[in-house]
Amino acid sequence: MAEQRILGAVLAGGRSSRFGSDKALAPMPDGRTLLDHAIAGLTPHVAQVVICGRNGGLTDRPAPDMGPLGGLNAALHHAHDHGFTGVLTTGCDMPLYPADLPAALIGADAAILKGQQLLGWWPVSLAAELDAHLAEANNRSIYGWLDRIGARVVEMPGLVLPNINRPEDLAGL
Ligand SMILES: Nc1nc2c(ncn2[C@@H]2O[C@H](COP(=O)(O)OP(=O)(O)OP(=O)(O)O)[C@@H](O)[C@H]2O)c(=O)[nH]1
Repeated sequence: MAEQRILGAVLAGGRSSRFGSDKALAPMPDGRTLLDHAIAGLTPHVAQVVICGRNGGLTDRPAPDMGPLGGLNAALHHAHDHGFTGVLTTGCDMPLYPADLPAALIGADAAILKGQQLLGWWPVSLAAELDAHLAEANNRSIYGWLDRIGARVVEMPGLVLPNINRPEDLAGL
């Protein structure tokens, strides 16, 4: 496989309706925000990190408020236009990023971590396919996209990752 030039993307839009306020900016026990933690998790593995779906970051494609796939599509097009071979993604509500995950995910085709569909690897060649997918009606679900492209599912037995949806999820960290 050719050497990869990897873009990291934190999917950080959405409504945070269960959290009750913008969860990306919620502080962790160490005082840094969830968004800071997500960025720090990706940084060692990528040449650049972009934030998708919030002010100052990439604007979702083809439009805002289409869910995480709109953010992934923005990242894939940024990667395509700037000479990256693929995108590693995480969510802003994912404060831990397993250090050995990129080696398990990155390959010729798309892959996700079992149970954490936003922890994924997406070759840049998928940009046109995701455009087509999102142009069809009712195609916002990540599961439909994973089915469409036949994404590989990586298992890491014993790994338990926190996913912050509600304020009380922070208390368990
Ligand atoms: N770029 C982008 N990211 C999104 C969008 N919707 C959700 N996300 C991100 O995807 C991850 C999972 O989001 P969810 O928790 O399912 O949705 P949410 O809207 O953030 O929260 P709820 O309103 O509580 O469902 C989080 O990191 C969100 O920031 C979107 O429209 N665009």
